[in-house]
Amino acid sequence: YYPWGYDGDNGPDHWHKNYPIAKGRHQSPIEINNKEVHYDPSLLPWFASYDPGSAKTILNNGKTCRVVFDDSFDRSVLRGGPLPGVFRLRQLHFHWGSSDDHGSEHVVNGVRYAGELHLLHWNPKYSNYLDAVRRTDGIAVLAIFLQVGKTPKPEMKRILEEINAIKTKGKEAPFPNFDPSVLFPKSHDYWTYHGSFTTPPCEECITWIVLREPIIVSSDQMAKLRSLSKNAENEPDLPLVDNWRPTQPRYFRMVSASFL
Ligand SMILES: CCN[C@H]1CN(CCOCC)S(=O)(=O)c2sc(S(N)(=O)=O)cc21
Ligand SMILES: [Zn+2]
Repeated sequence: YYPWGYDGDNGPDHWHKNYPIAKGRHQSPIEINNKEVHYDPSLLPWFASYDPGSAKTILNNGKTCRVVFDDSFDRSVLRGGPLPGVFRLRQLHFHWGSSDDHGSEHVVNGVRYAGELHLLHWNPKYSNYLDAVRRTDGIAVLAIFLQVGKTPKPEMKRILEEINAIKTKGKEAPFPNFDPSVLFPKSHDYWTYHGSFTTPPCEECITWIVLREPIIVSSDQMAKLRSLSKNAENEPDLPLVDNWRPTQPRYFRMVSASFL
C-alpha cells in the first residue's frame, strides 16, 4: 500500500508512480478561464433532493474531513444539469490551505479560494459505488468554493462544531440529521467538464459540476478546519492543511457554462 500525500516525496508529482492515470488526459482539478469556457444554452438546471436522515457520520481519514451518507437506495440524490439521471449522494468532504489566500483545487480566472467543498454522488445504474468508479459516467461531484468573508454561512457551524470530536486520523463521530443543501449558495450557475478524482486513485470517472458562486466562511471557521491533524491520536501532531492538488492540464476538454 503506497502512502500518498500532499508534500515532499509522496506529493502530487509522485502519485503517477503508483497511479499511472494521474498523468492522464482527463485529470482534475483544472483552471477555469472565462475565455476558454463555452456557454451551453442546452444545459439544464441541477437539483438536489437530500433527505437529512441519510446523514450518518463525520470522520477524519487523515486526508480530509468527510461526512458519510446512507447510499443504499435513492434517498439523497442529485439530478439535472449535465447528468443523465439521478446520482446518489455518498459523502462530502473539504480541501483547504494553510492560510486564507489558497486551498481550493479548481482555480477560476487565476483566483484561488480558501477552500473547496466536494459532494460526491454515484450513478445507481451501476451495481455499486466501486463499479461506478470504473465508468466515465459513474460519478458526479458538486464543487463549492469557500471564500473568507465577514458574514459567514451559519449552516457551516454544524460541521465545524463536530471537528473537536474528530481531531486525529481515524476518529469518527455520529453526524445525524443533516441536509447539505443548506450549504448551497443562492445561485445555481455552474461550469461542467469531465475529469477525475483529485486524489489517488485519480480515476477519470467524474462529471464535475463547479458552482460559480462561493459560500462565505469566516477566517475562524477556516482555522477550525486547519486544527485537524493528519496523524493518529498517539502520534506527533501534524496539522492537516494544504490537502489540495495543483491544477492539471486541460488538454482537449471543453468546459461548459450554464450561464452567459
Ligand atoms: C482521500 C481519498 N479520497 C478519494 C477516495 N475515494 C475515491 C476512491 O474510491 C475507491 C476506489 S472518494 O470517492 O471518497 C473520493 S472523492 C475525491 S474528489 N476530491 O475528487 O472529490 C477523492 C476521493
Ligand atoms: Zn475532493
